[in-house]
This record gives sequence, structure tokens and C-alpha cells, in this order.
Amino acid sequence: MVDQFQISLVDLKVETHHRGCFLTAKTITPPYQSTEVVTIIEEENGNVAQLVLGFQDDSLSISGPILPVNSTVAIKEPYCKFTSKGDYVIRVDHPSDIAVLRGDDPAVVLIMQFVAEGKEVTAMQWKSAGDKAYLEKNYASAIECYTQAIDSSSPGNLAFKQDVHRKRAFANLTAKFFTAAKDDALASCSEDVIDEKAYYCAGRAAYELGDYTKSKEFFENASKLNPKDSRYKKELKRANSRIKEQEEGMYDFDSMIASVNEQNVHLDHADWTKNTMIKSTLTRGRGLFAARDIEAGELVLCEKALCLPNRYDGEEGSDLIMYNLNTTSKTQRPAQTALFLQLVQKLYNNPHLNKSFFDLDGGSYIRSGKEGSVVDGVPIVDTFLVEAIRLTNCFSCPRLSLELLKARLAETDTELSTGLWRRAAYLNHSCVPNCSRAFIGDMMVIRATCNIPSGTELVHQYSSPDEDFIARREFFQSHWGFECDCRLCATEIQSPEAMHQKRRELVAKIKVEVLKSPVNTRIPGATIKHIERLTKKLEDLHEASIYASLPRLFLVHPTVWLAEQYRSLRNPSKTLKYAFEVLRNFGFVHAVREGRLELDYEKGIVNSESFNALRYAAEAYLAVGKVELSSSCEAEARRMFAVLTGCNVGVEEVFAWLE
Ligand SMILES: C[S@@+](CC[C@H](N)C(=O)[O-])C[C@H]1O[C@@H](n2cnc3c(N)ncnc32)[C@H](O)[C@@H]1O
Repeated sequence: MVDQFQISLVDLKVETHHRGCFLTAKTITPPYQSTEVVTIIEEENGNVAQLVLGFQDDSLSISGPILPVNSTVAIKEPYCKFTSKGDYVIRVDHPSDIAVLRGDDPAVVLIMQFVAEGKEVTAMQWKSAGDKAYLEKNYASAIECYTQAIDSSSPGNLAFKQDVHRKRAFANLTAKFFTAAKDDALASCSEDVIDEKAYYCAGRAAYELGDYTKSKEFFENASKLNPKDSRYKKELKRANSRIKEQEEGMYDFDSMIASVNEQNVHLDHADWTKNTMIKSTLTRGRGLFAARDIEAGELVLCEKALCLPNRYDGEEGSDLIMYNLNTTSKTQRPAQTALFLQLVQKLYNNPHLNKSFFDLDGGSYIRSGKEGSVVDGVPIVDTFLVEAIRLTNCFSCPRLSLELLKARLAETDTELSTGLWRRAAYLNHSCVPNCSRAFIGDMMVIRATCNIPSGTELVHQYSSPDEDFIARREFFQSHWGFECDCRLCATEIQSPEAMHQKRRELVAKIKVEVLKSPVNTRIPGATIKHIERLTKKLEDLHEASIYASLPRLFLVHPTVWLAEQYRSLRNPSKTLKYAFEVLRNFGFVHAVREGRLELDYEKGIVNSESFNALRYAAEAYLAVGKVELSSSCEAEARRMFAVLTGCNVGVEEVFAWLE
């Protein structure tokens, strides 16, 4: 703020960015915190105003509540906003636009005392203040005091500087400023002073930054200096496991699944990205491509979330309503709001992440070109752009896809959170995809649903397209602003609008008929026959010239319903008929040829409904004595299971449970 002019509250104009200016004031009330932090500030001349921070949340603060009473704040380019309640507030939306000297900070109190007495604070006193703040777990203050100690020490006092660098390294590590922790730890070593603790700190920081090779090197150094310390050996083993995952894509899925529970969704695992490469596409911006031939069922990508709040909920919540900053729409699910807040905080604290994050697609948001850069030693985190990137790239997820599949089979609901995965964010959508994603805690596991030749674009479904063409087109347009040009959409567009409408109307009619029967009651035979006739009519509305080898998504729900009805009536031949209709409607045309099951995975869609259809078919074949076909259906369902849940863990349990 050195080059800026100080401005007073009374000089502020409403709804104006005061470029080149800053204002200073003190907080005079404790903060009120919801998704925003609200407090009252007072200038030296007695003017007061309401201050609103639009980006912070208490749980993310590393040392107590943000903006305690009696803090001094400096606000860059202050913005005065007129609220709907008729008040004026000073609103800060970017963390880099405010500097806070906390009023409850013991180190600040100590320093203020020295300043009031007109004394010069020595490097030694700064260091002691840093130690005090560190012991009180006030890491931000400890870091600041140690910085002052380093800056004010005499140039020749190398040993003092190294000592303070080491202390600051641990403060940075605890505060999760990993780049700074690593740099400080290394700065604390020299040819004559080599410190095992500094190597340990550098190793921990490099590990958290995902640089496992460097981390291993640092732990090896620490271990050489003190071979008896078992901590270093343990860390070395951990780093080696991550390197193996990164190199070979070999994961211990059993232990990963076992370690996910309500308290813990954040797993300690490395990304495996070697099967993928980022390249430009002709019509979809950038995309992810196969870096080698990948077989059906194989792992395509395994990635840890950049951020995933451990906040799983059902539907919309009203406790945390966040208005999307540059639009009129609302982000209502608490997990979405929590994700936004975590992203802002993480980017602000870890500048090394900014390049890869801000490179992601932000839709139509106009960029300043400065995002990700560091000004006055503070990273520029454009929160509007963070929100635009979140909206374009985040995914909803269950704690475990295995639990989601089980819940679907039991027809119950699963709670969802929402997270952001940087590599997977390059995947484009297709309604007939070649990949499918699953979740094990915060690890996204993507597997190939069919054989994928090297160089092919990898695509998955952003949301399951069990809708008609017009509904899909509207959905993708309104959520992401694109028109899907996948094989299905590019062909379905040739069907006249009037035909799409006719199919829509008939599906609506079928839904009404189905819903007439109360839930959990035996459906009368006449109703089932009626739905069968309507379903046949709907089938006839699909032009053979267009749909001969394509999925017919409109028919999925009616045929799933019919397969389930006949299954509960223990009618194996009709169950088989409709189970294969479901598969056909997902694109697996002529699944049984000459008495053998042949699923064309290049054309068909793998999902929980096609998995279920195979399971029903396996049961029904067994009931009519066709054992071989039954085994083939079960084998294919088991293959789908690994794709849908991320691995084979739990397959026996699910198949035993299904019997
Ligand atoms: C999660 S990003 C995918 C990566 C993005 N293409 C990029 O260049 O970074 C989502 C955006 O990709 C584009 N996209 C994804 N699937 C598409 C498709 N089937 N057709 C056209 N554009 C698509 C849209 O612009 C969408 O908003």
C-alpha cells in the first residue's frame, strides 16, 4: 500500500472502486460471523462504518476469530456499497485487499508498548515475541515477528538468522504455508550448520506440496544425521509409498475404503496422471486425452481433491446462502459455499497453487490477467474468478461410490458434498462417455468403460443424461454454456422438433400413470399392461433411421420400471425381456447373439441402471436354467461394479447381499 493515498470514510463515493487509495481504522465491536464477517470500524477522527468481509469463515482462520475487537485494519481500494436494507457498508471481497493487525495479538501488544515508549525493538526482542506467539499458537503473528527479527538482525549474524529461519519454518509448516516452510527450512542450513530438524521440516513441507521425490531426499538426509529417530524412517516410508502410487498407479484400495468415515474423507495418497495428457480440442476448448492404449476397466486417472469440504448433506440448506458474486443466482448448498470459502483460503495461503488453479476454465468471466500474481508480498486472489471456476469445474460426490451404489440398490438416499479436482477438470462431457468417475473419500478414481486407443479424447458424463435431447440441450446450455456435439446429440438433432415433443408428452403421460399407484403397493396387472402398451408406443416414436444403434434415453425409465415390476412378480421371461430393453436403451444393441452375451462397450453406457439390468438378467437366466448366460451376465455386472465404485472392494459383499 506504500504507493497509495490514504482516504477517509467521509470521502468515499457509493458503488465506486477508489483506485490507488487505502483507508485505516480500528474495529470497535466483536465480529458477527456467518458466511460473511461483519463488524464496525472507527477511524481516528471518530467516523464509523460497517465493514463486511465477503470471503472468510471462522473455521478456516488459523489463530482464532478473524477481526477481533480492537484490531487495526488497512483496506486497499475501499468499496462502499448501498445494501438492500438502505445501509451503506464497506465491502471487501478479495482477501488481498485487507491487512489486519489483530487487537488480541500478544506480540502486537508487546511491540505497541515498545513503540509507545519510543524504544527501538531489537532483533532479539522480535525473536522472543515470535516465540511467545508460537507458544500461544498464534502462528501468523509468530511468522511476522520472526520476519522482523531476520530483517533487523545485523548482516554478519548468520547463526542468529539461521536459527530464526528454522523457527519460522516450523511456524509456516503449522500454519500450512508449505512453500515458505520449505524455503525457510533450507535457509536455516549452511555448510557448517546442518540440522536434522530443518530437513525434517523441509521434508514435511515438500510432502504436503506433493513433491514426494524431494520429500524423500530430505527425510533421507535427516535419517543420515540421526539414524535412531524412528520418525524419519516412518516419513521416508510414507514418501516412498506416494512415489510408487505416482509412478505406477498402484493403490491399496482396501485400506483407502476402510479409512473413509464420517470424520475422515481426506486421504493421504498421491495423484496418478500418467495415462492422461492435456491438449486442445477442435470444439471443446482443452480436453484430456489418452496417453497410451487403455483397456476397458483400467485406471485412467486417480486424483486427490484440491479442496473437498467434509460437509455432506441432502438437499438445499438455508443456513449458508451465498450469492454468486457476479451473477444473480444463489449457491445454496452448504457444501458449495464451504468449497468456495476453502478454495479462497487455500489459494491465499499457498501461492504456488495459483497458476494451476487460475488456468482452469472460468466460463465467460473476464480476467484481469493479474490473478495468481503476488503484490506487496500478498497473492492476488480474485474471488469472483474463484467462484466462476468453481461453478464450471466442481463435482458433487458421495463419501464412497460404493455406498452410493448400495444406497441405490436399497432405494435410499446418500448425502453428497462437492469438490474440485484440478486434472479431472480438463475432462469434457459426452452423453456416451468412455470413462466413468467414482469417489473414495477425496480421491476421484476414473476408469475406462471401454477400450480407449492412445490419443483418443477422454470424456465422462457431467450429469447422467436420462433425459430427452431437448432437456439435455437446455441443461448443458444453462449450466455450462455449451452445446454438446457427442455422437448421440449430433445424431438426435436430426430428429424433427415435433418428434422430440411427441416423445416428451408420452413420457409425461407414462409418469402420470406410474405415479397413480401408491408407493409400496402391489401394482395391478392391468396397470403394468397399460404401461407396457404406452412404452411400445414410445418405442415406435423413435425413428429407426436415427436410433438404430444409438441409446434411446427416453425409454430407460419405463423399461427399468417394467423390469422391476416383472422381477417382483417373479416372471423371469418378462424380466429378461425388459432387462435387455434397459441395456438396449443405454446403447447395448443386440446384447445376446447366438445364445451368447456380447456387450459392445464402445456403444453402450455403463451406469448403475445398466449394472442392475445385468443383475436382474443373471437372476432370471438362473431361474429358467440358462446357467451359462446367467454367469456371463454376472461377470459383466462385476466388471461394471469396479468401474462404478472405483475398485473391486466390496464386490463379494454386494453380490452376496443381492442374493
Ligand atoms: C470442466 S471444463 C472442461 C475443460 C475445458 N474444455 C477447458 O478448456 O478447460 C467445462 C467446460 O468445457 C466445455 N465443454 C465440456 N464438454 C463439452 C462438450 N461436450 N461440448 C462443448 N464444450 C464442452 C464447456 O465450455 C464447459 O463449460
